[in-house]
Amino acid sequence: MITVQNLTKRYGSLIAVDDITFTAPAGTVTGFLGPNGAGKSTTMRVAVGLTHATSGSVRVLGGDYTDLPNPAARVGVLLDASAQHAGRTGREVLTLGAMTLGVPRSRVDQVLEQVGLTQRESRKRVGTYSLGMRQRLGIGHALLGNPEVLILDEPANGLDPQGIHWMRSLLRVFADAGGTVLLSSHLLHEVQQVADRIVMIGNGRIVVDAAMEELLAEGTDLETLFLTSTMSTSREGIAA
Ligand SMILES: Nc1ncnc2c1ncn2[C@@H]1O[C@H](COP(=O)(O)OP(=O)(O)OP(=O)(O)O)[C@@H](O)[C@H]1O
Repeated sequence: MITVQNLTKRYGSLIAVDDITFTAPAGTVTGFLGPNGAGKSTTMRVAVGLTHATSGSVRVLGGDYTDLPNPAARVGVLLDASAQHAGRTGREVLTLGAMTLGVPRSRVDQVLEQVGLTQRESRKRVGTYSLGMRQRLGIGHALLGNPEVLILDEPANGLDPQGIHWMRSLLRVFADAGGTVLLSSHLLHEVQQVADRIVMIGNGRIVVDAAMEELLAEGTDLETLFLTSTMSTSREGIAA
């Protein structure tokens, strides 16, 4: 479970996240949506201790991420797939990850298979990978420690249709086994297929927090809801 409580993050005079409160419960996929610059990545970065909150808190599995023993083994994180070391092979990235986490090296081959990277691909340098391959590697890295929570920022970017289908199944199985997934994405159709809950933010504030079933029962699709709920806060809305 992830609990975001009255979280505010300021960068100088800019309020990136403005007093947001929501929960991503265990056993569910929570879709975290919002226009560019709405504050999604900032919230995720605070959740994993990469950015300090100005006020409020994010609790992961009942505490601060940084206070969890071996946090990377309990919380799988993918914030920026393009940030991986270009000079290392995919296999090296995963092997180093396994060593850091203290999990057996045999996890590397299991994870490669799970994310659909071949042995041959795993021996190529990450600098030669397509964005989709980097996303697969990043998701693999997040899964290495058999975590209870996944925090994924735009993991479907660059994935081909099979990749998106694969990721959807992976997240469904993960959540159905009791895992917590916080997933940001601009691929609304995909989020609609996989998310159990939707938290939408605009200009750092929550504009929607509801079960997907509830939203769909109102007869609207996620794209329409997104456009109507965030129009006044999105760049296009502001320009209009
Ligand atoms: N390190 C930083 N310093 C200053 N401003 C920042 C910093 N990081 C983010 N911001 C600003 O905070 C706001 C929220 O950014 P954030 O990256 O959280 O948005 P986002 O919802 O993830 O957007 P996107 O969908 O484009 O990834 C933006 O106005 C952004 O410019």
